[in-house]
Amino acid sequence: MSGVVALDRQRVDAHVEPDLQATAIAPGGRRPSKTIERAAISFRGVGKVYVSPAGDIGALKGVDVDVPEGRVFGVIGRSGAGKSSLLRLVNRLEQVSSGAVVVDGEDVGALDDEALIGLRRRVGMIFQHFNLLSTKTVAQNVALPLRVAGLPRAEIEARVSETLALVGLEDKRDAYPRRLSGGQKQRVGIARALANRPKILLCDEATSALDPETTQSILGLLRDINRRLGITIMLITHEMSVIREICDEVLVLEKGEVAEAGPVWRVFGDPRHPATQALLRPLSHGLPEDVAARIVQLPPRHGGEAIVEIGLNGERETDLAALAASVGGQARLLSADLDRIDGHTQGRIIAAVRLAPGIRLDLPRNAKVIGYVAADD
Ligand SMILES: Nc1ncnc2c1ncn2[C@@H]1O[C@H](COP(=O)(O)OP(=O)(O)OP(=O)(O)O)[C@@H](O)[C@H]1O
Repeated sequence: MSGVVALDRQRVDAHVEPDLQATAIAPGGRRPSKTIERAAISFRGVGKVYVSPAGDIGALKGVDVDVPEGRVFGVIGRSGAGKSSLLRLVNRLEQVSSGAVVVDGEDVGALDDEALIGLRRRVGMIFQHFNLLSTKTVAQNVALPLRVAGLPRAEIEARVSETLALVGLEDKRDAYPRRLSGGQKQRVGIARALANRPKILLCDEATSALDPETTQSILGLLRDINRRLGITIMLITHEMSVIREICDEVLVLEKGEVAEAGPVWRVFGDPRHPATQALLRPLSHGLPEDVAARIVQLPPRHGGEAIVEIGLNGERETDLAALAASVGGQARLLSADLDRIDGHTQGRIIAAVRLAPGIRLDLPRNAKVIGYVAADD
């Protein structure tokens, strides 16, 4: 295992710019956001129209976005938003209808057949349903792209062993896919995608068919591969939790267009587009049930509490003492729904603030009253 890591790190270092090397891997895992970045993939004014007997379908419209080298870049959106279409343009499983997709400086649409084969070796892909050959063993599945590439037998053998060690499946090399769990099948898929030592890994809903625990382990493996080998990962998902778990950057697609894009901590902390807000809603715990059952919109006549929501969007730290002072010190914390992403805290805190005659709430900018609860009736 250490062999493949050392080997591939050398290869990676060869194409990483010197000033990136010092900052490429942050101790906490995610990349620091202030580095000079090169785009591994650029979508430039990309449009995709499917021509079908029922009429033309505009799947992507004017998509302009860069996938920075060495990052984990997530694409999220509702069903039919155009995620798969966008991903499949990168290795030309689909052709652009307008605009251009540039991978590592090359216009993918302009490649001849030979150059396209070369591109596909540099861009690995894994799939929701693994796409393994059931009549081949694990080792034979992983060896397949290497045999197609015409590598010598000894080299194939070495690379199969290396990649199986990397994904933790050395002991399954002679097993057939039907004997493997979903998570193990996806590990084989990852090993096969890495066998050609790609610079980019595309992940098409890689964890959608897996249970939550296996999803965690596959996401952990992908993050590890990104960190240790420096491979750029572009993944599509319809689950914000996947984005939160491993992505550095996120693109939200809505009806084929860019709704918003940026570092995960910023988009999660301050979602501006209704599509992003809707996708994030399941992650928010909402009001505690006992409060939700009693909340009203007008201040109760006989005293009670204001329910205050304090939003943390990662841009500044919240001074708890100042917050308490701004509400007259009579605050109780009710719930918190916070995440620490990329060194930024985002989410919200719900507090109950005692209403007292003559005391005016002087809330900070990131706090608002969302309702009131009467004193015990
Ligand atoms: N081969 C095709 N022929 C015709 N229409 C297609 C084809 N592939 C995708 N589409 C249409 O393009 C639009 C975008 O589809 P796409 O699969 O890219 O979206 P998606 O966000 O990946 O959706 P999902 O999450 O459901 O997989 C949809 O309206 C879809 O029906």
